[in-house]
Amino acid sequence: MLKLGKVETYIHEKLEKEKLHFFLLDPDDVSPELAGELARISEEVGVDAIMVGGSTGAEGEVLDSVVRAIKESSNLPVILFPGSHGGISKYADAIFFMSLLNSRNPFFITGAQALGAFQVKRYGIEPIPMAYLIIEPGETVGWVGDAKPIPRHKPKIAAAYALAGQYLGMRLVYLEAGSGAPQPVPPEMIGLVKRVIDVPLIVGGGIRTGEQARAAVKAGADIIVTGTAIEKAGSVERAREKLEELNRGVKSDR
Ligand SMILES: CC(C)=CCC/C(C)=C/CC/C(C)=C/CC/C(C)=C/COP(=O)(O)OP(=O)(O)O
Ligand SMILES: O=P(O)(O)OC[C@@H](O)CO
Ligand SMILES: [Mg+2]
Repeated sequence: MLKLGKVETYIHEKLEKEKLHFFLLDPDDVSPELAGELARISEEVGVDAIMVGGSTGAEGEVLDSVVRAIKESSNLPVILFPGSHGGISKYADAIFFMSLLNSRNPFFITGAQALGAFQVKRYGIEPIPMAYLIIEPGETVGWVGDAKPIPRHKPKIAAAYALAGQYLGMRLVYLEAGSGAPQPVPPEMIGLVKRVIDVPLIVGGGIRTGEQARAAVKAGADIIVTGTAIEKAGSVERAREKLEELNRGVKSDR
């Protein structure tokens, strides 16, 4: 029988009670010291997991030192969010073993996965299979991942890819508008995808306010990912306030 790993079990158990908020840290943009500090604050505020990755250059020593700093300063699970097979660190708990289903380039659909698979096994990192879908505008990750971004006003295309991902065995679906996107994924698209699939739905990209986080949850998102809004807060104190605001948006029942 299929046995889920520790982090995936943690996600499912928490989802029984509430919606989840994951904070994405890009090792390209933060020092290990700041990453550790932000992870500690995240835990205090009630964030559920830390994701680590970036589409440009989050690899090797830079990646390892950020993951280690987070592990040293918080008890939150650290989940890798790799841009390629280079985005793997042995210090992480789990990895979103993702396939960019709407890429034009097979490297992002199965190539990077093949190149990273043995490393994940060797390090004992928990792989969590995930369908990763880029929605317009897609930003850097859309360009780097050679995606054919799904038009914002075509929810049915997103739903078809999401269901295909589930039928291929993926246990999470991630709708990604792109880090720093001017607008998050539209609520209509989130709603249709959620109605069609049975696995948890992750939504990220361009969510900057508690209200936007709330709107995505109300539309049907199970897990909200935020990064830029906190990274760009300007100071650690403001980052804490932003994390609190976003977390309230995800967790409030109204
Ligand atoms: C499972 C393995 C080993 C690899 C998967 C590789 C795949 C499919 C990657 C998808 C394409 C890609 C480039 C994803 C990056 C995801 C990511 C970390 C996005 C957030 O980073 P940004 O903040 O946009 O990065 P920048 O700051 O570099 O713009
Ligand atoms: O940085 P933001 O815009 O919050 O996006 C988070 C995540 O979805 C990016 O991969
Ligand atoms: Mg970034």
